[in-house]
Amino acid sequence: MSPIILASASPRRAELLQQIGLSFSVRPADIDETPEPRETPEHYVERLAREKALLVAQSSPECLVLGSDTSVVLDRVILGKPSGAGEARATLARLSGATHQVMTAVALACGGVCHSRLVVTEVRFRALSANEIDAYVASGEPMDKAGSYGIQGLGGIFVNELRGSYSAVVGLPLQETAALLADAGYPVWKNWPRSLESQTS
Ligand SMILES: Cc1cn([C@H]2C[C@H](O)[C@@H](COP(=O)(O)OP(=O)(O)OP(=O)(O)O)O2)c(=O)[nH]c1=O
Repeated sequence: MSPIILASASPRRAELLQQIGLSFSVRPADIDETPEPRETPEHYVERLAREKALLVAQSSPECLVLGSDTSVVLDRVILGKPSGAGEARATLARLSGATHQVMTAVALACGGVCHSRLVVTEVRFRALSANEIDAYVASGEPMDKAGSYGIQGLGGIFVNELRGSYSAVVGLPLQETAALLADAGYPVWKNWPRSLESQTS
């Protein structure tokens, strides 16, 4: 079985992969994340996921390499990770009371071959007060997250409604990731532990 590498510095992605019982090592991919001129958010997110996976796969052609990218998109505008507290505050004010998309792509590369999936999830925020935006920014949680929030953390109290994939919002769509691995001959369930009861029955 080919070793699996997660080409990501995101602790959320590593936790999500552990959740589905996968053994893997971590090797973040440092790529240029500048959008191309007139690039759509969908194309941008999928391109970045593929570039991350392919970059790491180049130096480990015997491995299956997973790359991913998440962007928050409001009115077709990409709201990435904030550069500082001011941008985080401004982003949260824009998301307040509105519905945005979280676009996450996952890519699986082996040598120079790469397959990818894009998942778009609709998330609606209730109206946020200036005081709670200030308190949230002061907590530090927005700083390393697309759209300046984490649904899995304190930011969970802002979300009114979600239509799509919760795991994709956190950073890695689990169903699509498992499907890519299964297509590559690595069904994750084959490595799941068996409970003691099932071994005696
Ligand atoms: C919307 C949202 C994003 N995020 C995080 C997931 C990603 O880590 C981050 C999006 O930034 P990315 O650029 O996709 O990922 P990253 O820089 O953290 O890691 P790498 O490029 O090495 O894979 O935002 C959450 O944790 N919760 C959320 O609710």
